[in-house]
Amino acid sequence: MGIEDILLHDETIFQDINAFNPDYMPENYNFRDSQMEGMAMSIRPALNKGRPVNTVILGSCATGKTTAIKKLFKMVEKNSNKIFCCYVNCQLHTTRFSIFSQIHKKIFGHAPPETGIPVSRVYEKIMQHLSDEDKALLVAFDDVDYLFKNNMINKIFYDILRAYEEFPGVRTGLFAILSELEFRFALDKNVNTVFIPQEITFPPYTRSEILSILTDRAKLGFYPGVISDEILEEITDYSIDGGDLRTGIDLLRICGNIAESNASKTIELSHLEEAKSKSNSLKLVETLRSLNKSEKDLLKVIATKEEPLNSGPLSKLFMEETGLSYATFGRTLEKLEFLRLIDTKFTGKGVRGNSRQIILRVNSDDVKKCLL
Ligand SMILES: Nc1ncnc2c1ncn2[C@@H]1O[C@H](COP(=O)(O)OP(=O)(O)OP(=O)(O)O)[C@@H](O)[C@H]1O
Repeated sequence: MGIEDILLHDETIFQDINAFNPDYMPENYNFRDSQMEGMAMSIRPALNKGRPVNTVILGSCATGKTTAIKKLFKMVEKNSNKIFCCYVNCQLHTTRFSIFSQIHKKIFGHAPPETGIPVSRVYEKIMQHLSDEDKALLVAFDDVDYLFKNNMINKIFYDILRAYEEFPGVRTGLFAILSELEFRFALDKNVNTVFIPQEITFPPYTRSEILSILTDRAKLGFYPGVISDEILEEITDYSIDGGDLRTGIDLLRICGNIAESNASKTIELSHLEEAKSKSNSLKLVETLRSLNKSEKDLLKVIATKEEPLNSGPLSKLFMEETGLSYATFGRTLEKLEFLRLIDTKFTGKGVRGNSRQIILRVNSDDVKKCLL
């Protein structure tokens, strides 16, 4: 296709391309009734002069936690004016000021001025308003582990949950959303006794649930006949083996774009193969971007060697290059393995047979392109 064709060609296989956006709110939201009921039970007391029940929402990536909260908050807002429900993405808002700004915006319809106002004034204004209007406040902290740094979380939870001490009668509660089990224990360590939550778990979706969700999404996003059952099954398997539901939804979009750029009215297996490698390199770039300096340094050393190294020589190279300790090397290696960037294989050699061979799991050229 020439540039004019691309711009003027109005035939498309997408019925609604937004259906594949990360923030798309699916009308049809199945398999989470019991979790939604549990969350509704936590909110209920606040609709009736009580406090919301503090709750931890736990489930691995793309199990529908954010969608559930957002849907529920919308329902509450539609049906009651007795409670403010504020959703905070902790990847974006990590300071007290920015978090209370979000709450201010929810309550008053606009954020407070960025400068000149101390956070204590914003806080007082919020709590006074709740007290005057006799309304409850529920704040959902998504990816709350981002507040673990500097013990920010304890301060913020305390501010919110102990507001009634300074503003008698104020009713507040928290939802803390976590996507890794190990964070559940860190949460207990980071937050003292002001926060004793009940817990709601979002288990991973089964294969048939993923297939059903992807089929629904494809029906919304593509015109009828664009994607076959066979390709949907393939995408489902790929989502389970190499990622999660989000990977599957991304693949639908990428496949669609590839089919369209090939002027094809249907998605073919060859488009799916191309989409898989595109999606892999996109994911790899994202993972590499999230690494810290020592993790990047170690991966660079691994990627620039022609043959896989054993852990002994590798640790020497790493320590020479970075000046860091052996303990840091061990921890960094573990993190790279956890991220599935490398495999480590015991060789049976070395001191007590502990030597391991370190094997890169991803394409070394991609790593070099991104890190060198
Ligand atoms: N039951 C469902 N029905 C339809 N779509 C769903 C369902 N569950 C999740 N999704 C879709 O999967 C994607 C990921 O969902 P969501 O962001 O809610 O997961 P999450 O558990 O909050 O993920 P993370 O922990 O990674 O933030 C979204 O595009 C969402 O629309």
